[in-house]
Amino acid sequence: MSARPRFRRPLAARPNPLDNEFDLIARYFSRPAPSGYLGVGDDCALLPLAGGRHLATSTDLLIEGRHFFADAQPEALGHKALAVNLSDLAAMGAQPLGCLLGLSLPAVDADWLEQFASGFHALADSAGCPLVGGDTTRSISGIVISVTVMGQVDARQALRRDAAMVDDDIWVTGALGAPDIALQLLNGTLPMDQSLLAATRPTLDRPEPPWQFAQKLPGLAHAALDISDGLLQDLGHILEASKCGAELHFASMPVHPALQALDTGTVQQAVLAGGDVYQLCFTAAADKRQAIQQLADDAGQPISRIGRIVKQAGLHVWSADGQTISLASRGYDHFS
Ligand SMILES: Nc1ncnc2c1ncn2[C@@H]1O[C@H](COP(=O)(O)OP(=O)(O)O)[C@@H](O)[C@H]1O
Ligand SMILES: Cc1ncc(C[n+]2csc(CCOP(=O)(O)OP(=O)(O)O)c2C)c(N)n1
Ligand SMILES: [Mg+2]
Repeated sequence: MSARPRFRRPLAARPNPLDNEFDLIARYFSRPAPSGYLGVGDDCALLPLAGGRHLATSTDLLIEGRHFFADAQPEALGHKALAVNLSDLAAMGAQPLGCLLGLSLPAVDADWLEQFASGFHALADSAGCPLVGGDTTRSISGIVISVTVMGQVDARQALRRDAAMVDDDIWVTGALGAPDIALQLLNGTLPMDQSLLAATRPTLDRPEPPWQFAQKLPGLAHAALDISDGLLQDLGHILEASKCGAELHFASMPVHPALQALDTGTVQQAVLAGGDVYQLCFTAAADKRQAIQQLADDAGQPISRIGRIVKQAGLHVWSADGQTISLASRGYDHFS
């Protein structure tokens, strides 16, 4: 007979059930930050330094079986481990300074390590984000990768989630939907189509966040975040933090060209709620439209204006024929 737990909180005194990842973080890990800091709740925390600058820092885990398949190509995985973190610096408009790598491996495989390190360092070199430390351990099973990035930003111009203003334009960089379709082909939710997989898989395996373009946005844009879980869920964080709503137009969305032959429902779900995108969603005043488009053209960075911030809370998505689009899910959540 198993022993009864010695301490059990009476039912009535238990807090509400934790429905999702964000409730968990809010309840246990979100504390008022010291004066001058930006704490839990944005893409990066901001820590004040002397001279008015701020250190921007963020950390993201990649877990085998959860964030990548066991047979993931190690060079691409090294790239992705840093890319998803550079994406958080980009989402604040911060300039990369350096990074730390925590790595837990079940065994030593020199070929794997060689390729992983080469993918990691290649991106670190091009982004000016050198690896300056970390930790290495043996795992019981599976690979765990934890990367922490540090950057700098002028805190008055940082692209915070709470900085969206009513009547701002809503923009996204790059194209949407392809990583989710690749994932669905690989996990069998969509029937295998090798040419569709070949066209979409690079976006899942080797995300290319717009870290260069993003550093030019402070001063022009207001709020930003990176799309990791899904556009609607992630934009929801801006709306909650900025206490406003949004109207989006599906016809203006940059649907990845490989998705053309798929049915409308599948495309809408992948574009609006598909994760692993690592592109930016940002808001900016309408009078900055031309300057932002010029900046993007100069940088060769595709951007699309997909909607508008409104006063009324809520997120409304219009289809091309004026119907409301509603979806089964708004994005990825580790615990719901
Ligand atoms: N265990 C934790 N302790 C403290 N803060 C956390 C923890 N997990 C997540 N956060 C913070 O909660 C916020 C939301 O997390 P997340 O959605 O993972 O952000 P992101 O998509 O930018 O990685 C971020 O500010 C992040 O730093
Ligand atoms: C094997 C595998 N299964 C599922 C996914 C899809 N997936 C896993 S986590 C995730 C959301 C993003 O990860 P998270 O840890 O929430 O990143 P963050 O929002 O913290 O940046 C997605 C879309 C994947 N990329 N690979
Ligand atoms: Mg995270």
